[in-house]
Amino acid sequence: MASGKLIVLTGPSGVGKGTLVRALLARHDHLYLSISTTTRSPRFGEIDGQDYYFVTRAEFEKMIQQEQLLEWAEYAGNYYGTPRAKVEEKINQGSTVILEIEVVGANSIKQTFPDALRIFILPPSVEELERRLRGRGNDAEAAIIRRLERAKEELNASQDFDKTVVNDNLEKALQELEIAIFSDNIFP
Ligand SMILES: Nc1nc2c(ncn2[C@@H]2O[C@H](COP(=O)(O)OP(=O)(O)O)[C@@H](O)[C@H]2O)c(=O)[nH]1
Ligand SMILES: Nc1ncnc2c1ncn2[C@@H]1O[C@H](COP(=O)(O)OP(=O)(O)O)[C@@H](O)[C@H]1O
Repeated sequence: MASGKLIVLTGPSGVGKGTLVRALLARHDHLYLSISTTTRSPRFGEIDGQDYYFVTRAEFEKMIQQEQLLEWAEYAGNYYGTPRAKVEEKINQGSTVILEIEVVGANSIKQTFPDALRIFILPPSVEELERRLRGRGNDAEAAIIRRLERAKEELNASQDFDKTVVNDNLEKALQELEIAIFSDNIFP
């Protein structure tokens, strides 16, 4: 069987990556979303093994040492990483695998998976990004400020990616993503 594709979606926190990914998965049930490992505490309603694998810093550092992570990064005081085995298994089975990860990790995928399609999601403006982060109501003020500071650096990296998509109108952004992901396939 032909090997599958790896799609990396990145962009600043609050830009709408999670919203876009959920919509893509709802429309295309053969897409596989990788579940990341993190040392962040679960938010209200988040489920271990479904939203993330929640681990301690010691457990995460052991995973790094044992090369169990395809990529990893530190973000706003916590570790986040992509478990390698499941992604490789799905790619070998011919699946299209999606990673929804921050910018440093997304950049490092270029070395480990040169064929990956790396897409950067941009906000219509920094002001709108801040409105979305605050409107989501998930994070404490200090966490929002850390995310916004990081966002300003991340936005400068957007030109290093294969494609950029502005998430202004959600439906339009979704269509652009679908074209990028499925352009060399029969549209499923
Ligand atoms: N490098 C890397 N980043 C990740 C991974 N999983 C999630 N992230 C990113 O870590 C950042 C923080 O995630 P999270 O705390 O869930 O906040 P949210 O994405 O803003 O809701 C986001 O930019 C995620 O895309 C991963 O496995 N690797
Ligand atoms: N195109 C859009 N227009 C307006 N609000 C949006 C749009 N896309 C996402 N949002 C909202 O922005 C907030 C952040 O989205 P989320 O998917 O959690 O971002 P991320 O996963 O990148 O951190 C959420 O409240 C979401 O409903």
